[in-house]
Amino acid sequence: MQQKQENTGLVWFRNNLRVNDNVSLKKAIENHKRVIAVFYFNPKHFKKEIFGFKKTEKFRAQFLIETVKNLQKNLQKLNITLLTFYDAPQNHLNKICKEFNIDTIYSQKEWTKEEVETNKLIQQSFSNKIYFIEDYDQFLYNPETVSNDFNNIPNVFTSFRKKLEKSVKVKSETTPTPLPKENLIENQTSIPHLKDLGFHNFEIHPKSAFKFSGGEDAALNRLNNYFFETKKVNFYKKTRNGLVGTDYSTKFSPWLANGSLSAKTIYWKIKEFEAEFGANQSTYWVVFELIWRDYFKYISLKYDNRIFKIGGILEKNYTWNSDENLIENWINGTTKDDFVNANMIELKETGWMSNRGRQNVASYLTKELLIDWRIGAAYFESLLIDYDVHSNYGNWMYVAGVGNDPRDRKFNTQLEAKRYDANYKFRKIWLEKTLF
Ligand SMILES: Cc1cc2nc3c(=O)[nH]c(=O)nc-3n(C[C@H](O)[C@H](O)[C@H](O)COP(=O)(O)OP(=O)(O)OC[C@H]3O[C@@H](n4cnc5c(N)ncnc54)[C@H](O)[C@@H]3O)c2cc1C
Repeated sequence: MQQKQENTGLVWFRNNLRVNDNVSLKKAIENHKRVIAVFYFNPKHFKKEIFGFKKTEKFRAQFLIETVKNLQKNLQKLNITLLTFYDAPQNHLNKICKEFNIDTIYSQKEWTKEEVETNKLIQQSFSNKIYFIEDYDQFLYNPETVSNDFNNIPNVFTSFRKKLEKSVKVKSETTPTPLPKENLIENQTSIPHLKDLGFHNFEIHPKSAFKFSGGEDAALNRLNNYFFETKKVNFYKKTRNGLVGTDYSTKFSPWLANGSLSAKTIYWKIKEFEAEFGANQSTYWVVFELIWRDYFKYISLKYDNRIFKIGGILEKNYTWNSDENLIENWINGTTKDDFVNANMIELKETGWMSNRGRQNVASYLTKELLIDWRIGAAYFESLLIDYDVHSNYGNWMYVAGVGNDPRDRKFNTQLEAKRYDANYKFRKIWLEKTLF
């Protein structure tokens, strides 16, 4: 076993808010006698952005607070203190490093624009030498085993998936070892309340399809429930296009998005389930969807900031409009299309929308109303409880015809409504006020 360093190691938690299968945490524990953890509620994440929406609305803010509380509790069990601040990391990390004699910071590797800018500012804020150990830890298939050159990532999903499935193995999970009790330090920081972040307290909508709490414990409960307690996973492929209730799909995305659940943990749970109860198309299809999630991360690695540009990765020069009335009607669920309206009201009331709903409302905005797709993406970014930069911008580009859809389809929302909501069950939930 290697000699542990005398200097304290710092784990800076970003979108990897879990203790299990967390490479940064594992490395810090292995390399240092003492470890401290820190999380920043960055004020910038709760401010309005260029299209006028707050970057994070109340649904994700509440979920994040719950997640960080749970992370603090789970770290405490490992005798690691989690300090939390309402501040930008670039204003503060250097103070912590001085105070606790830290020369190494461990974090998840992020590559999108804002995160890279933050990294630069952090590096500039240090006058002394600091080591940054960053690891990709948000993937099912780790980039180090997939490609040396992201330019070679195929632009068609099927080619990507087939190659991965044939040649790459999913790594095993890591588990952290507790440190001695003496590692704990006095913690005078506190986790902000919703009102500190600029929101009022609220109750989860009684008809929400996502009624779960934030945090790793809740994520693992859901995993266990969906697989072993109810065995709903056996029917996933048949139910995944559903619109009503908690169980038509896994609902793993909010935990995956902030990293309180790892894609590898889901994968290995599926393997465990298959070993006990047998594999079928549905158990495979959850992995298939997780590969989509990876795919959009690889596309963002390949194209970098182009995923945020109006022309998308295809650099298409379409004429988009930004008519405020049309946008307001879309947001408020007052368009001419009742299926779009029901989905948009669901999003506004709950922070959740099904995948089928997302595809339809995005297609309607971009291909029927011809509105600049980035406005839709920014609104989703604000409202979605499961917002993930790569999945959101990747899917929006795909639907808007500036991304990876080789067929550039337009959804016929009324046909979709007939197919997926023939008995109006879904529309009745969200359009009650206008139907009766
Ligand atoms: C316009 C648009 C915007 C989207 N924005 C986001 C977003 O911000 N965050 C997000 O996590 N997903 C996004 N998605 C993808 C998808 O809608 C959600 O991942 C899915 O609805 C989450 O529900 P679930 O966890 O029950 O998914 P399940 O159907 O149970 O799938 C299991 C997991 O596979 C992954 N997955 C499934 N479908 C997709 C997909 N199309 N793209 C990428 N990963 C997928 C997710 O991680 C999901 O949790 C978006 C889709 C569209 C069309």
